[in-house]
Amino acid sequence: MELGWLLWGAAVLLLLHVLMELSPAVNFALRIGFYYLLFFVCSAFTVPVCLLVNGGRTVKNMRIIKTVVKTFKYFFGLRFEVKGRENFEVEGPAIIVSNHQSILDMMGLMEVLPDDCVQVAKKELMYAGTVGLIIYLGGVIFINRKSTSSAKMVMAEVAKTMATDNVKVWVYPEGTRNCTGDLLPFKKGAFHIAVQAQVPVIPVVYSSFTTFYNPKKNLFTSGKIKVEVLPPIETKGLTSDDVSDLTDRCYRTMRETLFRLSGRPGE
Ligand SMILES: CCCCCCCCCCCCCCCC(=O)SCCNC(=O)CCNC(=O)[C@H](O)C(C)(C)COP(=O)(O)OP(=O)(O)OC[C@H]1O[C@@H](n2cnc3c(N)ncnc32)[C@H](O)[C@@H]1OP(=O)(O)O
Ligand SMILES: CCCCCCCC/C=C\CCCCCCCC(=O)OC[C@@H](O)COP(=O)(O)O
Repeated sequence: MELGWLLWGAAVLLLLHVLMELSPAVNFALRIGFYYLLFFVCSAFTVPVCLLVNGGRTVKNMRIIKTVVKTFKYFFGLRFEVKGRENFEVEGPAIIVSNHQSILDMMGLMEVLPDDCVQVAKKELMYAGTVGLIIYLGGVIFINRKSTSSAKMVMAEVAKTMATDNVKVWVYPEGTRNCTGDLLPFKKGAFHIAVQAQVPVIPVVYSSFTTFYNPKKNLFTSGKIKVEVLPPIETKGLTSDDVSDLTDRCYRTMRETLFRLSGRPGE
């Protein structure tokens, strides 16, 4: 009986392997499906650990979440080469801004995430089952992107509390995923918070995924991602009138870095 099951298992694995070799679409779907499954299952196991260790919703849970997610890269043959970690060592809070290419960014995020740092996320993620629950427990700040006024109110609250709570805040200023190898124009929320709280902005840039990941072409292979944490940009003395300039400055620096890290000639 056991031998029968074993043979069936081997046959299914062989079939999947052949299908993956033959069809890029199957290969892509299975790899991405496995990625989702990892998040879903690992979240279910991590929720009770966070509750037992830290008792509820707190940024301290991010240390536990980070430890788990940092192992995922080995399943997909991804390598991260990180430069400039020392730039996170500013005294007190800061706003961290980075480019956002795909859901694979969650691995890159956890690879460099400093302690006591929460992320801003779209509120829809709160309802993603066990993943939503673990994100909630990690202290993530949820915003409604469809309502500028409510998102602005949440962001203003963040600007007020980040100094008292001494937390860093990680924002994806493109506001959505973008896997084109370039940057979308930046939204201004992150830069408003930085100016309101008078804290530095630390840009983080991940090289383009396009050589190993492209959902439109069913491409998802192993690969290396270069990450650079850039020097903090001070905002002391800036006012709301300077937010546009600050946004442009960050955008230009990050775009140049993205092209350099991705081996793409600048424009
Ligand atoms: C064990 C297993 C674990 C598994 C689990 C692991 C994962 C654990 C980590 C989870 C991590 C999740 C990561 C998710 C990642 C996303 O969900 S990305 C999507 C959500 N994030 C964002 O959207 C952030 C970026 N967006 C912004 O900052 C946007 O500015 C806002 C606040 C949403 C507003 O949106 P908007 O209205 O479309 O944007 P915008 O054109 O910037 O603003 C309109 C006007 O309001 C002004 N304005 C904007 N913000 C402000 C403000 N705060 N104050 C005053 N004025 C403002 C602007 O200046 C602008 O006015 P003008 O200058 O044009 O006159
Ligand atoms: C009972 C409900 C069950 C729902 C099950 C859903 C299972 C979800 C399982 C795994 C999700 C893994 C991904 C983890 C977090 C991904 C964060 C992310 O990258 O969000 C995208 C967001 O930045 C921008 O969104 P858009 O590009 O604007 O769109």
